Amino acid sequence: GQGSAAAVPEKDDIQYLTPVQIGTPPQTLNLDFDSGSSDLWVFSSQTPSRQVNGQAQYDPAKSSTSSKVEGQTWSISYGDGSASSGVVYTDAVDVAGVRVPNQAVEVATKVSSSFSADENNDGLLGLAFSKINTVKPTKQTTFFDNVMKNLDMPVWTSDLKNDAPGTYNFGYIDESAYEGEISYVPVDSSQGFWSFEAAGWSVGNVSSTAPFKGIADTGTSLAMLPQEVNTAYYKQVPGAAMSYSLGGYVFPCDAKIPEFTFKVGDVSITIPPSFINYAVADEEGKKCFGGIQPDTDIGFSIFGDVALKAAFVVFDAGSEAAPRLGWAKK
Ligand SMILES: O=C(CCCl)NNC1=[NH+]CCN1
Repeated sequence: GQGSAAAVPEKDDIQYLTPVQIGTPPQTLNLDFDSGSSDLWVFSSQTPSRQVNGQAQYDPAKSSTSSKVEGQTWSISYGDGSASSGVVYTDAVDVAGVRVPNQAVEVATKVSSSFSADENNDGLLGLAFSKINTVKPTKQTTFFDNVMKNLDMPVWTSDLKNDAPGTYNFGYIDESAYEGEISYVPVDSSQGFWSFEAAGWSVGNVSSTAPFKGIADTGTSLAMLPQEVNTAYYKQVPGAAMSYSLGGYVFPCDAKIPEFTFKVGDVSITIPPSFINYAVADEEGKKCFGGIQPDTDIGFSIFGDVALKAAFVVFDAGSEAAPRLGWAKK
């Protein structure tokens, strides 16, 4: 089988939401498909009402196909400091016609303030590797791991867009969604992420051919890149500076900013200036926040949405012996 689902951006493309049907009769929730984590969790009838602020809530009691997985709990925290926790059910989960009859649906009994504040986000659907699923004592498997055997190809793809709906496809590669060749690189899934080596970068007339490690992460908004990339990039932006109060590199909103190119295998992906002028950062509306920020405290780079929306990306977990990532221009 195969399926195609919309990836609808929230304000400033901070994240992308995709409708998912859970249970019988189907309850539709809009979830953040996150290749940087491996739990499918949802706002629910068991989420304290003071933590619910407009989100859709999954109610297992209203689903004839739900069943509680006794004695199992989960607790997750993300790179941005957000967190959630709760208990576990299984139920039918359908994404664009691709169906898992008994998917672990992690029901939130607690969510952190940034989740409560985001009324459009009803939960996350993890698409990293199942080894970092947080359910204890019995780790659960991701939606992609569960559907892979039924897919025409063991792949899913991302085609995110700037301030416009994009697409997540399951089980096939849409040849009309990209240009030129797809460059495949090996994935090291030992940390549970879609981790790969980029082959270098360039900004203006400054470039490097030194490889650097990063993860493809649809759940992170920005491109968190090596400090030397940030130094070289913002040196080419008049008035740019690191603002500890605003939380990163900012620059005058009317500054002319360069594009940024990174290489994966023999394909060069160029992030246009419009993606890097990420959002207004201050009250006066004069300083804008950069879409490229340092990865200094993480230990690897994160190719989040700012980078992913410049490319067509194939998350391939099974065509070859090892998982691999394919990157193409579009
Ligand atoms: O947590 C991370 C970073 C992994 Cl190194 N990405 N996924 C995510 N989901 C919500 C916020 N961020």
